[in-house]
This record gives sequence, structure tokens and C-alpha cells, in this order.
Amino acid sequence: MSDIEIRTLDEAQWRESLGLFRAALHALPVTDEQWAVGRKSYEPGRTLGAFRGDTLAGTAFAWSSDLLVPGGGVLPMAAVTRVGVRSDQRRRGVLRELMRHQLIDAAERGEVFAALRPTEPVIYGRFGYGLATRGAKVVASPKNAAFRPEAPSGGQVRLVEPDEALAVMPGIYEREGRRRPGTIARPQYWWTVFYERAFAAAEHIILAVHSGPTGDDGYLMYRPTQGAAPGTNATLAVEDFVATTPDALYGLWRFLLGVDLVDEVTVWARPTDEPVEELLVDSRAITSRESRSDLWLRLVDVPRALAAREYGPGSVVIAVEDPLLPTNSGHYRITADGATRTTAPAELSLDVAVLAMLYLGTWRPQSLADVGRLRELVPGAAARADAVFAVREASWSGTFF
Ligand SMILES: CC(=O)SCCNC(=O)CCNC(=O)[C@H](O)C(C)(C)COP(=O)(O)OP(=O)(O)OC[C@H]1O[C@@H](n2cnc3c(N)ncnc32)[C@H](O)[C@@H]1OP(=O)(O)O
Repeated sequence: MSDIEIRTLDEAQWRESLGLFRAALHALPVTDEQWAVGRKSYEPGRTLGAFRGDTLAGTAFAWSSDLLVPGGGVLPMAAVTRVGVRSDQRRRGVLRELMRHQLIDAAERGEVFAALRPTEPVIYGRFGYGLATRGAKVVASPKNAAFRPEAPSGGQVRLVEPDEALAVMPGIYEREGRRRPGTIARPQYWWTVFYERAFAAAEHIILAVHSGPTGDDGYLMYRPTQGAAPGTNATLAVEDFVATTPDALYGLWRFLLGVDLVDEVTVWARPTDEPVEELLVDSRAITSRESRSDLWLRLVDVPRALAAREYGPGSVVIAVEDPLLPTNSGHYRITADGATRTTAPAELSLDVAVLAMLYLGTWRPQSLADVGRLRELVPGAAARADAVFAVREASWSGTFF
């Protein structure tokens, strides 16, 4: 019997919970001024507190969001964040209780997925989360970045102030930014944390909106950093880059690489399959492309999740093990026509966290079988599953939370 009690925290307790989370990340508590904006980022009913006696020992939070899956379906998802346990309460099961309650709560709300971005990759696999998308950090040197004559010319780019940004960017994101599997809904609370908070603190951020033939269709948010030594140029660090049409995407790249007095442009987490180098006469103007972890996914309702996505040719029967949410455990037949429970013998056997790694097509079943993450019970089944789970373009999330 656990000595930890999990309760849903009310509004009066949110600030203490945020203080605990920030302390877990070695940050100071928020000031009154910061809290005036920060409190607006809390969705009611979704902050959990773990109590040992009267002590708030740990906390976990989630926003109601959704996930776009291969084939275009959009299903409800808990976007989990602000997870922390007091340093003097650690490694005594507080996180385990929080995760268990949070997943049961998500299931009761009808959420098909939960997702997060961990501080450390070793933490969440045991709760059924797996790395489901990867992103590319792209670094460019504008000095050598001459564009090929056939590169898309792009439309108009205009710099905007915070008020206009907040009026147009959420709409652009929903209309234009949700095409790839792995992209998630950004609730109003998200815009509060990532934009309103930065605007209120007068942080140095620049916002640029791209317009094409049908209106606003992309935008950038970046932070310029002045070089430390006299006479050195700035670095532009892009943190949010939204565009779906190639014209908006490459028009924004053209704008970025054309800003004066800049030595380096870094773009955080673009999809891994965008050939930016091919815009340029000298492909080495893209000085590095680093693959990074993006979204960690948890299938909360495995039957609904499997039934929701589209599949490639072939068929395979998988056995899924989910000790934390045992109703998910069982055999599923997956074919180009869909996925259903079955009593047929399994050909592959895997943990629910490994299923999350396959679900958006980022990892091939065969390559995970090769490293022992899933078991091939029938020879050739993993290779068949490669074709079944394959996706047309790389899945990607691109939203930090
Ligand atoms: C989505 C997000 O918000 S990510 C942010 C996560 N928060 C942080 O990183 C802040 C700093 N760290 C912390 O607050 C805590 O150490 C936490 C939340 C990571 C872990 O909380 P704890 O209460 O100590 O975890 P708990 O005791 O429930 O551990 C559960 C299991 O995870 C393991 N575990 C927990 N944290 C870690 C870790 N950092 N590294 C390795 N293993 C870990 C435990 O050993 C235990 O293993 P077991 O399944 O073999 O028994």
C-alpha cells in the first residue's frame, strides 16, 4: 500500500505546484509579475499533486491537445509537462504514482494518446512512452548561401509586432502547420507560455509572417544574439518555424538567409527530410544537420490508436504488452484495410512503448528487432511489418512543451 496520495490541485495550489516544478529544474519560483501571465497557462482540472502526508512531494500537468496520425486522422491527446518531484522525496515512487494516475485520467477522458518531451530519455519508457518522432537542428552560414536560380522565390515576408503576431499565428498554425503526422494542437494555454510570457518579459524575439497567393501561410519566431567580440555578427536562433507550402517554407528560408550582419542561422527541429541544401549553389552553406529527439508518445487506447492510422501493403499480427494499462494488452492484426483485435497467433511481440516508436513510422520494426527491442516470432514478420508501418513523409512534431 502506497503512502502517496494523488489529488487534483485547484487554482489556489497551481503556483505552489509550478514552484515545485521549477525547483526540480533548479529555477527560482516565479515572481508576482510572471505569475500574472503564468497562471493563465493552467488548464483547470489537469494539475496533479502527489502528497506524502501534508507535503506536496511532486506534481504533473497536462494540456488537452490532439495528434495528427498517418492518413490524416486527428485524435485527442494529453500533452504532458511540468513533471517534477521534490529533491528530498525522490526515488520513492512519487513519479510512478503520478504517471499511473495521469494515464488513467487520460483514458477516462477518452484521450487516445499522451505525449511529452523528457528531460532525460531514461525516465518514461517504463510508463509506456517511446520516442516517436525525430527532428533536425539545421545550422546555416548565410555568407555562402547563394540560391540556385530554380529555387522557389517565395512570397512576401513582413515583420510583425506581438499583438498582430498573437492575432495571426495561431490561425496559421492550425491551417498550415498541421499536415505532417506527429503535429499536435497548440491550445490557447500553449500560446500563453511560449509567446505571451516572452512578450510580457520584453524578451528579444523577432516575428516574421510569410504571405502567398492565398494570404498568410507561414511564420518564423527567432532570437538574435549579438556576437560577443567587437565587430562580430549576430546569430539568429529560430525556435518556431511554421509553413506547409514549399513556397512559404523556402520563402522563409530565403528571408532568414538574407538578413544582414548575421554569421549563423540555427533552426531548431525541422522535419528530417527537408532538402534545404538543394536550394543553394553551395550545399555546404548548411554547415550541420543534427538529428534530435522530438515527440515521445504513449498509446493510451491501443485499439483506437491502431484503428485510426493508415497502413502500407501487407499484414502482420502483433502481441502488445501493457502492464500499466492492461486492457491494451493483446493481439492485433494490422493490414492495409485497418487494425483489429484478433485471437490469431502473434508474429511479433512488443512492449507498448516500442509500439509508440513504430506508430508514426519513424522507426522500422526490422531495425528495432535487430537491436532486441521487439521479438520476431515468425521469420520474415519484421520485414513485412516494415512495409505495413511505413509512412510517405517523415513524421514530425515541432512543438516544444
Ligand atoms: C515531461 C516533463 O515534464 S520532463 C521533466 C521531468 N522532471 C525533471 O527532470 C525534474 C528533475 N527530476 C525529478 O523531478 C525526478 O527525479 C523525476 C520526476 C524525474 C523522478 O521522480 P521520482 O519520484 O524520483 O521517480 P520514482 O521514484 O517514481 O521512479 C520511478 C522509476 O523511475 C526511475 N527513475 C526516475 N527518475 C529517473 C532518472 N532521472 N534517471 C533514471 N531513472 C529514473 C526510478 O529509478 C524508478 O525505477 P524502477 O521502475 O526501476 O523502480
